Amino acid sequence: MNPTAPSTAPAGALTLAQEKQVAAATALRWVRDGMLLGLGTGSTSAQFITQLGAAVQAGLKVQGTATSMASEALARQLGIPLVAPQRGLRFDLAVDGADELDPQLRLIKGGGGALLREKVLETASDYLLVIGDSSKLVPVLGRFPLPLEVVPFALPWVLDAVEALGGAPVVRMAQPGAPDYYYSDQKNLIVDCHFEQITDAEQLATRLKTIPGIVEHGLFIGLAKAAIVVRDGAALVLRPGEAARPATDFTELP
Ligand SMILES: O=C(CO)[C@H](O)[C@H](O)COP(=O)(O)O
Repeated sequence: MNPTAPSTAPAGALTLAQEKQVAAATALRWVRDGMLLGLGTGSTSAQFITQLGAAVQAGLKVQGTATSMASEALARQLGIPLVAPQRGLRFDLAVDGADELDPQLRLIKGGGGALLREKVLETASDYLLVIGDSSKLVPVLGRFPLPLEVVPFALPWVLDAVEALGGAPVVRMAQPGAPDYYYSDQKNLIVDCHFEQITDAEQLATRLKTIPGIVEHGLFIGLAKAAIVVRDGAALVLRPGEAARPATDFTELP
C-alpha cells in the first residue's frame, strides 16, 4: 500500500481496502473456465485469490501458479488447483497488484518482496492484468521506493552502484526497527531505492540490469496489457496510453 495515501475515506466513499475488493471482483469477471492463471502477491492479490477461491468452490474450473509462498499457501487453503513451474508453461491471464502504475502502465512492483517471481511468471503470461486502489495511479513513477532483489554477497557494491545512479538505497528489514534483514522467498535481500521521480524508467531499468548482484528490479515495463483501478467508487479499465473508461465490457480481455 502507498504509505502516503489516506487509509480512511470520507463518508460515502470507499476505503482503499474496499477499492481493492472491487478491483479484485472486477478482475474476476474476466476469468473463464479452463484458464491457467498467474496469481500475484500483496493485499490486492490476496483479495483476488480469496474471491477466486470462492468461485472455484462454486464450480469454476481453473488452475494457477503463485508468485510467492504466501499466495501459494492462500490458494492451496482455498482449494485452487496449483501447477508447478515447468517447461512450456504459459499463463492465459496473470492478475497482480502494483505499488505504482503510470498512464503507460509502467509499474513499480516488489513492495511485498515478490518481484522476482512476479516478473518471471508475468513474462510467461499472455495477459497481465494489474489491479489497484486509487492510490496506485501516478503521473510519474518514483514516489514509491523502487525495490531491487539482491544477492547478499553483492550488497555493498549494489548500494554504491545505486547511489551512483542518484538513488538512496535502504536495505529492507524483517520488521520496522528490527535488527535483521528481510529475505525474499529466494533467500535474497530487498533494497528499496528512493528516486523520488523516475523520469526515464526504460533507461533506469537498462542500467540496473548491468549491475552484478541485482537479480531483478521492480520496474515492470511493457508487461501490463490492462489495469483495473477503482476511483470514486467505480472500477476503471486503463490500457497503455489510453484514457481510463468504465469497466463494463467483460468480454474484451482473454
Ligand atoms: O508487487 C507486489 C508484491 O511484491 C504487490 O503487488 C504490491 O506491493 C502491491 O501490494 P498491495 O496490493 O498490498 O498494495
